[in-house]
Amino acid sequence: MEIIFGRNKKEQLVPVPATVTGKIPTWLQGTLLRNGPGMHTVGVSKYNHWFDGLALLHSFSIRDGEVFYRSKYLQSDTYNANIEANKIVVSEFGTMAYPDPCKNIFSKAFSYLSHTIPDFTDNCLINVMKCGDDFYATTETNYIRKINPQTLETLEKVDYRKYVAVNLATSHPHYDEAGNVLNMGTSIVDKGRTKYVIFKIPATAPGTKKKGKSPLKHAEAFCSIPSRSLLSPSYYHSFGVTENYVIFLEQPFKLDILKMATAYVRGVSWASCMSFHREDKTYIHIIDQRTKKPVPTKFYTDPMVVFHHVNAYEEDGCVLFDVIAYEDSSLYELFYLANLNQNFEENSRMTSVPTLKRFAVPLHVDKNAELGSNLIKVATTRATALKEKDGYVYCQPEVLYEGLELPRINYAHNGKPYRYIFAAEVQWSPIPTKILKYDVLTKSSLKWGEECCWPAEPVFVPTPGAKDEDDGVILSAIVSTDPQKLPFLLVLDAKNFTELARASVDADLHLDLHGLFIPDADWDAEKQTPAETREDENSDAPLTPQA
Ligand SMILES: CC1=C(/C=C/C(C)=C/C=C/C(C)=C/C=O)C(C)(C)CCC1
Ligand SMILES: [Fe+2]
Repeated sequence: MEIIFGRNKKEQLVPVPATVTGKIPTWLQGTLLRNGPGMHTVGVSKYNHWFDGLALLHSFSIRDGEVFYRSKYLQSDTYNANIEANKIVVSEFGTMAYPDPCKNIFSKAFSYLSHTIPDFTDNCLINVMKCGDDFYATTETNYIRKINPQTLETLEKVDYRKYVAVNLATSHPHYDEAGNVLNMGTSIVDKGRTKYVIFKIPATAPGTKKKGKSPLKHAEAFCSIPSRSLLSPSYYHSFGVTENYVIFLEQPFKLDILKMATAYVRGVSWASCMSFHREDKTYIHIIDQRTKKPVPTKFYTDPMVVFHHVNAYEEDGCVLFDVIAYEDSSLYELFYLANLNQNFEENSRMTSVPTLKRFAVPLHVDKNAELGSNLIKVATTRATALKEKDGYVYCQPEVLYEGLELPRINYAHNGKPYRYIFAAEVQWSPIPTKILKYDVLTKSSLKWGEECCWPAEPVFVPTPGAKDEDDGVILSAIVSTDPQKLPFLLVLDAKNFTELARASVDADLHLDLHGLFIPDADWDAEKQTPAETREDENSDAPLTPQA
């Protein structure tokens, strides 16, 4: 297993042509751009956790039935400092590191509880975010790194704190139809006023239709929710949206700020400052995007840990939302490299299976409803919401499917009624073995799997002019555990899950986390933007992906 998890991956700087078998649909033109950890050893020092690995961007460019693959390490300050020192000198999620004296390129940036929490890492290894015309590699700290999505070059380092008061931000933003970005972050150092902040980044600078200006300058915090506990805000990896609401789960998986403030001197990792409080509840915050205020009812459910929201929508006066839920935070334990590398089968057996659960939250609570009565009248779900005293409502989910992670949907249905979830099937270990299509209406599923194949998160790309929700293809990068078999990009028909094509690449493909598909049409639209309206330093970068 070490071969797949712990081994440093070789970057593929020169685009390499893939061997295509089958037929890639002619309409499928664009680039699948993904991110994930690729290097876990620097010199003689090793990271402890798989989520610590240095970000390795990779892409499959698909044009006229041909595919080219390339990969490049994100040239973050973290990467450069580590490579220069030939050891790990910047702390990550599961590894606390100490810079060489005098060489601390990271400033001590915290104002409160300061001098103790070193500046966070800019090793943006989790996802890729589109922001206006720009693309950023993202993680969960206050830093994002602008990248060139064609060449995979690293551009400027952006500090969210310059624009919104957050020290942590999710790597799973949402996008509306106009391309505006909606994200959430946590402010942990504002004089003890620990809060969760929802913010919007417009796709274009307000007041102009011009593209090319950095939209981040116009980021706007539109709602903040005080943390229930000032010293232990919840950890969250994503959140949900419907057309009018934001769903935020304040779960009992928490960051301990005091522990974080002393972690550096105690020599322990950030991960050790997080803990699951099984005696607590999970609070469900529903924020009205129109009034920019939370719905006052106190919704809660049993303790759980959610990393990924799948989708959410409104129906008959309720917000319905689907999440992948765990009983506890043991998933993060499994990804310690020590667990992944020795006795893999034994150590990585999941104690809590990722389960697709549907929650229903009533938007208006009838004052006259009896205590203990179920406020959900929606016929399509067995989820309940029981009225309790003092304005509390206890939500119990409907369990839909067990053993899936890395969920994706047809994004045109984000925040709206939908039917299909594309995900990785995970059975006894956190390693995906199959790709799954789950139909929330019929509760049936289709699967794709092959011996020695570990699929990445499946990305849905719609057929141009598609009518049906599943009219399109699924793209997934497949890592091969068989040394005789090359890794490949798999193209499935999203309707029936049959293989349309595979593009095998003679390259060192890594297991990644998340990414997006950039249709060529997007580049073309950008190409038509007059050059003088583009202000960025990379405005002269070639716009046609060079395969
Ligand atoms: C560095 C750092 C963090 C990093 C967290 C990471 C990198 C989480 C990755 C999560 C993934 C990949 C989840 C998948 O489901 C924290 C804890 C936010 C806060 C302190 C500094
Ligand atoms: Fe994620």
